[in-house]
Amino acid sequence: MGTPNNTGGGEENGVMMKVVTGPGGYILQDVPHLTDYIPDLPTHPNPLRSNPAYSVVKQYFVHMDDTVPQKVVVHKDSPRGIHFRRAGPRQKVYFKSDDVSACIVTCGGLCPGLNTVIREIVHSLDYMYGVNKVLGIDGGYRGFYSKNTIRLTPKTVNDIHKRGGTILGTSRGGHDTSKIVDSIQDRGINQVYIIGGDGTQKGAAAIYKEVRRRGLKVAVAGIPKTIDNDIPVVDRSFGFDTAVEEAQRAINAAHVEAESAENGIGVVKLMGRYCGFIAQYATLASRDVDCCLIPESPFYLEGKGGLFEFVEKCLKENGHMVIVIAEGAGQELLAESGHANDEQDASGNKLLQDVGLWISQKIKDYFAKQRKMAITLKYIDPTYMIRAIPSNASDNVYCTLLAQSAVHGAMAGYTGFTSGLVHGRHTYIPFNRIIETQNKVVITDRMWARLLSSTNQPSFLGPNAIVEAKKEEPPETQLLDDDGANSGINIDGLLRCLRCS
Ligand SMILES: Nc1ncnc2c1ncn2[C@@H]1O[C@H](COP(=O)(O)OP(=O)(O)O)[C@@H](O)[C@H]1O
Ligand SMILES: O=P(O)(O)OC[C@H]1O[C@](O)(COP(=O)(O)O)[C@@H](O)[C@@H]1O
Ligand SMILES: [Mg+2]
Repeated sequence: MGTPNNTGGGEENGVMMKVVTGPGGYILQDVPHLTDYIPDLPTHPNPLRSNPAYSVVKQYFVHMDDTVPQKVVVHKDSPRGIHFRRAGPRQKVYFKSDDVSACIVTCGGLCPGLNTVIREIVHSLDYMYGVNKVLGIDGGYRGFYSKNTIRLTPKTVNDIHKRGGTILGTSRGGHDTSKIVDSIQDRGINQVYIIGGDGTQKGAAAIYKEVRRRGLKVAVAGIPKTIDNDIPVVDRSFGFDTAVEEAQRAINAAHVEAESAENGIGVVKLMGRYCGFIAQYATLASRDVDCCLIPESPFYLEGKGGLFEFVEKCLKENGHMVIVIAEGAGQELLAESGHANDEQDASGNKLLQDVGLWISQKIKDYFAKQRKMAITLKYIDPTYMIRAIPSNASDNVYCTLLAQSAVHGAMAGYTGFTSGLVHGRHTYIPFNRIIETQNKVVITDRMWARLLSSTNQPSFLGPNAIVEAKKEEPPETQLLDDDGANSGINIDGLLRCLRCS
């Protein structure tokens, strides 16, 4: 790599951006370091250097120039683009083991794997870095200033990964930045590990900013949690895989019920407040689903190309069907039919109407009143069952590595970062990239087209949207921007391409 130029960076989302550029359009969106605002901090050799398990590993320490590209599909003339700092242990650390006082907090909704992350942070700090002062914050952000802490040792957390939930407790709302940082200061904490979703990471960014404003030597590290998978940049958030797997049980039940009845319909509602990833992946995994409805893809009920027409077609052809619907889907239809809800939870998240119940009733009414046709519809809502469970094997590995990365990063003096997987590589991502947007299913992306091909459901784009979409030919290749927002909307075109290839 040529010598990069440190271009400093500006403020984004109220958090400092640290950008380094290099030849060929190379951009490193770097994470802050304690030395950015506390110069001349002493360094110490990484204790792993004398750890028999690691000292034999070739190139165990991450080279300071190692970075990971955000985009891996490129053209020969593409600029090298955005990169993130590679996660892992560094030769030098900025904390002496005895001086570290760490804390861990879990916030937001439950998610499989929370206990695995907690366990691994405690184990990594102790076994790799000889740190034994680790506090658990009780009950989410508000626990910083309203509750007692819990002493965490490798022994007390040894088998917690076998349990669902979080041994620390969690909550929504109650983020008071200044009180939280007061508590961090009063308790002499210098490493803060914050496990949570998009809301939590916004809270973590605010804590980092205040810590920095006060000039404290405190590393703030985030670990991305949410079964909804709505955190941007990272390949996936932990717990998602387990939730998709557990959702299969509900879909199987819906399929068995539907198949065993004449004109049987199984409706399964899955979590996904703002995005339909769980519904999408559960559908792709199951192959028993005939129709998947998500918040990102508007649909309509009546008339040509609508949901009722498709349900009738499925019943005629197969005698049964299964519908998977994400909880955030069709909210505009509910609002139109007078079921609007403007309420929010303590964190400011939308509280939703039960779209599963609503759509089940609509389907029943349609067949009874308009088609005079007998159907048997079973509605299954597994709700919390897909998240209140321990993580599966793949999420356990993922949680373990995310936690280890976070510990290596904090010990190396990095701060204001979320540890995350980017194209299968562990990285440190600056908070501002994590909190700038929410991850959504891109319905003009290949993945959604693959789902439509697999279920054979209509795209539910209304006549006007189809006219608009048809104006644009599909791009010659399906290379999309990261958010897919600039791609030509042409679901039919995408489907044609996929079916031909
Ligand atoms: N914009 C924000 N600034 C500071 N804290 C926030 C913000 N949004 C959410 N939080 C806090 O983060 C925590 C978790 O947020 P929530 O949205 O409930 O879950 P998740 O982090 O899983 O998305 C809550 O305690 C909430 O107060
Ligand atoms: O009833 P609760 O605990 O507020 O949780 C419900 C919501 O939590 C989620 O699982 C996501 O929560 P997070 O954003 O905290 O990960 C949504 O899918 C669901 O709507
Ligand atoms: Mg969230």
